[in-house]
Amino acid sequence: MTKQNVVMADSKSGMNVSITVQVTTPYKILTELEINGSSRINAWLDSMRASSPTHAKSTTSSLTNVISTTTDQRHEQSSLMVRQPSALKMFDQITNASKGKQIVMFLDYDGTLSPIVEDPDRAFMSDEMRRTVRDVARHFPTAIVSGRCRDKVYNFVQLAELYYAGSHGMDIKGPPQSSKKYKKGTNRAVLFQAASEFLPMIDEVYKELVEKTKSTAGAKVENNKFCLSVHFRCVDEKKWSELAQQVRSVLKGYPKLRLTQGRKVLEIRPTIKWDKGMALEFLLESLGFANCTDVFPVYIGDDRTDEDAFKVLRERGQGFGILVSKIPKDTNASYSLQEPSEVKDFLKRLVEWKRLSLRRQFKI
Ligand SMILES: O=P(O)(O)OC[C@H]1O[C@H](O[C@H]2O[C@H](CO)[C@@H](O)[C@H](O)[C@H]2O)[C@H](O)[C@@H](O)[C@@H]1O
Repeated sequence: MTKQNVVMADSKSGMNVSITVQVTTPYKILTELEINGSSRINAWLDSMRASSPTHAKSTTSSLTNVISTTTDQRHEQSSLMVRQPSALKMFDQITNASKGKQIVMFLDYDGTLSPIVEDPDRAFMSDEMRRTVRDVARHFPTAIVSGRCRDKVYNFVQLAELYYAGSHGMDIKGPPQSSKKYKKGTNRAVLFQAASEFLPMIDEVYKELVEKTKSTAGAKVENNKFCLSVHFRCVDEKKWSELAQQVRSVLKGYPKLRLTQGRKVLEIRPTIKWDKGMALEFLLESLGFANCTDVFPVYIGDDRTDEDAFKVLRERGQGFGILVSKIPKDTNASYSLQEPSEVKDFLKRLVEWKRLSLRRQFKI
């Protein structure tokens, strides 16, 4: 159990109240799975199941029974968690807190700007969402922070004016004229790759994983340049154990790689100390906001890897994180939105609010 402060709107007065709640931590302890050492395959399975919270209890084997019980308990625990207040309902409080500060917008891609779909290659964002993100970027420096390969996420978003941090932040590039509009200080174009020396290893492991998992129907290995994804969304649950064994057997030979988990995906990446949170800090610094008190970063994301960024914001005491989720989770985000359509609504309101305040400021 951990203690966590949450801000909630009091239903009667509409005022914010801050309360401390105890939350369970399955979400956190499962963020990183050991490949070598003492980890057991059922811990992997347990974690894989935790990323599919709606499945029914199975009775096929004692191992499965253990896993099901754990998952059911998690459900009960989840329902005891307090949901983060809706960022839409708390919109006025959020914008009031940002007054006099530069909002910098960080957006995760899958599950945040685009809905989760079975085929990762078809996770398109809507034209309306694209227009909305474009409007956001007209008013605030905006970055896409994704587990995907940077080029791939760029192809989905197709907005040249944004910053892109691909491969969980290990591959960062700014827009061609990044500096002119917002950047304080230097005029250098932003480009940073945190794990270049791992490229040959990642390519090698990609090939091995493709070969090893080809016998498991529905498994898909995605090369995200500095990291890899092994998708199990389309794998029969009875085959998850087999897939976990296959992945584990490949990774055993690569102690410099680690495994984390996202939404029905095992993610393999270098053991370097770099994540979406560090990418956020890097981008703030590149934009000239390193030691500023007048910056208000907002990070919107749906996945475990986004927690690193939420945590950074909490520790900086600047801005806040918004978790995209329909169910309560143990999170470092301060607010929530239920799904990408709510993300779009929130971003639209932000643009409207900014336009209105500019009109007021310049009396137009
Ligand atoms: O950091 P993100 O932008 O959220 O990327 C995380 C992973 O997203 C993608 O996988 C997820 O979305 C797929 C399409 O909706 C879905 O099929 C899959 O089950 C999800 O895990 C992407 O394909 C991965 O490479 C990213 O690591």
